[in-house]
This record gives sequence, structure tokens and C-alpha cells, in this order.
Amino acid sequence: MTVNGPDAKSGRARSGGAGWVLVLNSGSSSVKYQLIDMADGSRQAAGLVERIGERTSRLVHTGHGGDGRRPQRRETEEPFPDHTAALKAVAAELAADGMGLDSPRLAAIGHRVVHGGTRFTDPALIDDEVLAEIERLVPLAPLHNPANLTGIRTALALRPALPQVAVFDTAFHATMPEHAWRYAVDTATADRHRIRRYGFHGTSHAFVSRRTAGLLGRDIGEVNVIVLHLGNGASAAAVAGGRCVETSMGLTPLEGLVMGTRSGDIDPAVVFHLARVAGMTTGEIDELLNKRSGLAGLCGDNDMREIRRRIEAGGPDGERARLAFDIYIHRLRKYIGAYAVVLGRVDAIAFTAGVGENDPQVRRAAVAGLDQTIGAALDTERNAESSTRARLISPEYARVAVAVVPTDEELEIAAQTYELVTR
Ligand SMILES: Nc1ncnc2c1ncn2[C@@H]1O[C@H](COP(=O)(O)OP(=O)(O)O)[C@@H](O)[C@H]1O
Ligand SMILES: CC(=O)OP(=O)(O)O
Ligand SMILES: [Mg+2]
Repeated sequence: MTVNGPDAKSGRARSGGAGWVLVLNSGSSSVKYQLIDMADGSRQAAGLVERIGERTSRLVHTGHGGDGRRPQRRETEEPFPDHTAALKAVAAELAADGMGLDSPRLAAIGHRVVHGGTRFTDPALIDDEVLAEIERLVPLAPLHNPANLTGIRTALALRPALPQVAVFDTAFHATMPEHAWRYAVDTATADRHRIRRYGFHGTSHAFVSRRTAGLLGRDIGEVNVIVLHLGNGASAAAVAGGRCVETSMGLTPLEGLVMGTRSGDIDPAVVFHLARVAGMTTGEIDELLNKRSGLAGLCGDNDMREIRRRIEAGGPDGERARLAFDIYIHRLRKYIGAYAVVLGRVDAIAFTAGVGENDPQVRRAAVAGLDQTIGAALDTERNAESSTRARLISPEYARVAVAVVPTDEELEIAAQTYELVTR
């Protein structure tokens, strides 16, 4: 396959050998990255920097120099004070493998940007104006957009002429109808302050709903899917014929499901009560609901593996973990029920992300008894199989299929980036 690289200034295609896309996913304390060859989707390098800003940051890099040598894994423990330092170290790792940011094969850098507001319903080629708009959206995603911006600025400083593309978590949800995205709050106030439901994890919901249609051997335009993205952050989406019609996250990634450290849905009056009765500041309440709630707030652990281990060990500690698990599952089932009604007809329920892909007990509890209501059922053996393949885990007779689909946000971001710069 011949690939056309982008012209650095205009972002338009020109002939040449450039066919790699570097994807950067900058989180609040981490950077994940992948270097993908768009000719065949193969990973040339991948890695993760964790605990940025703490005393013991760690960089794990895997790459093989792009010449098909056996992949090599390198691990560095070094304190990275901020994202800029972390990204410079990532650039150095890539350069050591002969795949640095100056490589002529690099066609573009794709960035995950969490909040795109109402403006960005498609990927955007980054320029000063796009940067300013992402900056303007910081108050709507204070945990995510600043890290995304640092990632973009550092990459621009290292390779100013290379096209860089922002791919937004919110974009896929732009098709929600107004009755789904509008909160029942005074319209003038809501509009003035851009208060509405935006939805997140859209890159994952788009990728997984398409893959699920593929598993069913049907066109995405004719299937209705409920996607359950259960990672540290978690959200559900109702996708009708490839278009999102409803999702569980709202103005920010705090609404909806019970997550690792976020509460998901609560009565908004809890906030006033904490301010009036407990004397907490808005900053303290924000921190409570985003970082000290969810599974962590309920039982002290946000990792589902640890929660399962505690439940199996039993005792009072296991009881606390069991209650956290039950609350998590109860919320998830409420959303499955609601989205089945919103969609009218469901063809499949798809589980994805860290918990959804790896935890058969969560899947079993989420779907238990649904053959009696919406017609979804699990095949016990298929559900228990440990595999990294996308696969159906329901019996043939089930009216509603159940799927496990490993999400690949990086590949989706790379594809959208490459599409834009070679268009
Ligand atoms: N084998 C497993 N069994 C159950 N849960 C798992 C397993 N592996 C990972 N997880 C869960 O997945 C979470 C991370 O999911 P991930 O999608 O990588 O999250 P994020 O991208 O939000 O960091 C972990 O916190 C843990 O709860
Ligand atoms: C938007 C969001 O919640 O992202 P993450 O799951 O990566 O925290
Ligand atoms: Mg994730």
C-alpha cells in the first residue's frame, strides 16, 4: 500500500513515505502513547508514563525500531515533575529506537482531547485558534483538558511543522437529540454557561459499536447497541444505527455510572448540603465526588481485581467490598434497562475497557436475569474464557447478543488523524 504523507504547512496530502501516526493520550497524572504504522495498523512503539508529578514516576516503553526486530521493553524510574518533562522523555525513548519526532516517516501526531464542547464535532487540525478554544473549555473539564493542552504544546515545541490533530471524547455524542442532552434547568442560565450534557469516551463508544456490528455480521447502520465502557472512568452509551442517542456522562465525566473514584449520579442537593452543613468549599466537594467516591469511597479500593479478591476472602472487609460491588452493578443495570427502552430494540450489549473486558463476574451480574426482560443472556463458558479477542459471549438463542470488545482508542484516534491530514 502506498501512503501519502501530509504537507507540513497546509495539512494536505503530498506524495512521500510518511505513514506513521503518534498518538498521545495525556491524562491528569499519566501519558499513554502509541506509534502506529497506518499501512497496516501495526504498533511500532507504545508506552506509558505514570505518576507524573510524584516522587516515583515510571516510564515503560516498548519498541522495535521499525525494522521488525523483536520488541524490546525498557523501564525507567525517574521523577518527572510535569507533563513537559514526561513528554521529552517519551521523545527521547522514540529517538533511541530510531523513531524520533524528527523521523520523516511520521505523518502526524493525534491527541486525545477530552472536552470539545459544542464546537468540535469532528477531529480538528490544531492551530492557534483551535488551541484557544480547547483552553476556553478548561472550566468544563478541569481534570482533563489542561493535561491534553500540555501534551499538544510540548509536541508542537518539539516538532512545530508537523500536522497535529485533536480528537475529542465528546464528538461522537454530538448526535444526541436535544431531549437527551438538555438538562431541565432554566434555559437562559443553562445556555449562558454552556451547561448541557456532552458525554465522553466517544472514541471508544464509536469504535466498539462498529466492531460489535462486525461481530454480528451486520451493517452498523442497522444495529442498535448498548456500549458499556467500564474502566477507571465508566460510561454507557445507546447507539442506534451508528449514531449516539444517549450517554451517561454529562457536563463533565462525573455523571452516570459508579466509577473507580467518581460517584456518578447523585442528588445535586448533596452538594448544597455539604456546603451548608459540613462547611465544605466547592473545591473540597469537587475533590470528594471526583477522587474519593465511587468504588474507592465505598470500600477503599478502586481496582475491581482487588475488590473481587476481598469478596472471595470474605469477612467484614469482604462484606464492604461486596456492598461496593453490588452498588456498582445496581447502577449499571438501571442504565441497561433505561437504554433498552430508549433504543426500543436492542441487538447487542457490548462490554469494554479494563473492567468490561476482563471481569466475567461483572458481566454475569450485569446481565443476570435479563433473558426474562430484554432477552439478553450469557453463555457461561464463553463468558469465562480469558481472551483478548473481540467475541460474542451469548448463546445462539439469545434475542440480544452480548459481546466483549477490547476498545482501541489509540487506533481510532490514529485513523481519524490520518484521515484528516491525508484528505
Ligand atoms: N483482570 C481484571 N479484572 C477486573 N478488573 C480489571 C482487570 N484488569 C483491569 N481491571 C480494571 O480496569 C481498570 C482500568 O481500566 P482502563 O480501561 O485501563 O481505565 P482508564 O483508561 O480509565 O485508566 C482498573 O482500575 C481495574 O479496576
Ligand atoms: C472522560 C474520562 O472519564 O476519561 P477517563 O476514563 O480516561 O478518565
Ligand atoms: Mg480509558
